[in-house]
Amino acid sequence: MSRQSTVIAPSILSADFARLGEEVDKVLGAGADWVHFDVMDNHYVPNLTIGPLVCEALRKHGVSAPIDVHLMVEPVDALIPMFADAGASHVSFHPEASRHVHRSVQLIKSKGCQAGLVLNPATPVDVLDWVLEDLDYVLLMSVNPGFGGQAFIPSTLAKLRAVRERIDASGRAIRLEIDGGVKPGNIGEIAEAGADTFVAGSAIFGRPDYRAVVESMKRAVAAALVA
Ligand SMILES: O=C(CO)[C@@H](O)[C@H](O)COP(=O)(O)O
Repeated sequence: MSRQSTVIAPSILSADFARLGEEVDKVLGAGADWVHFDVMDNHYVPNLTIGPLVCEALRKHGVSAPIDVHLMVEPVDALIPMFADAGASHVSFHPEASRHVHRSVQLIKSKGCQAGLVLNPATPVDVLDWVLEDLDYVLLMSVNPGFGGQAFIPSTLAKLRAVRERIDASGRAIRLEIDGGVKPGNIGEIAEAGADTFVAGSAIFGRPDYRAVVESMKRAVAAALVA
């Protein structure tokens, strides 16, 4: 199975929440592919963010791009149908936050969403054993979850290579997403290590020219893949 197409998924955690609809329109208009939607519960992670009402509001505002919901909540199952009904296209969760990981994956799929499993920096890749084949994507955290603007943890590159090998061996079209500290200056080596789907918050939102950043990220990925 060949590598999946490149996806840039800006994390709205770094957007101006007072103008969220405009911010999302602007970043999608600048060439971003998905909207990355970080849900934090002040329990699984120390921060507290947004819920299904905001996802629904973005759909009502007219957002038609994929909305990639990253659940940093514990427990997860009750929120899965709520986000699916609110318009999420993708839903991912952390294995530590679900008592029955396989059941949570099936719940996401039964609601018509793509299912992802998220690995924290210290979560071993073996957690993918027996569930990888059921997943649509794996999301590797390259920072500890909870906050935007942190530095990329370098050991994630080796972990990306390990997960890439497993995905390739599975022969399935599973995306490999990376989240945390992704910038135009490091996205090339991250792509080379195996990621195809790139979440970036502080590198995009708050910058004067979203298009310039998104394009420079896409160019750096393309250059890394031909090198
Ligand atoms: O899930 C998270 C943090 O928990 C991320 O999505 C961050 O929001 C990414 O932000 P940057 O590191 O790109 O600023």
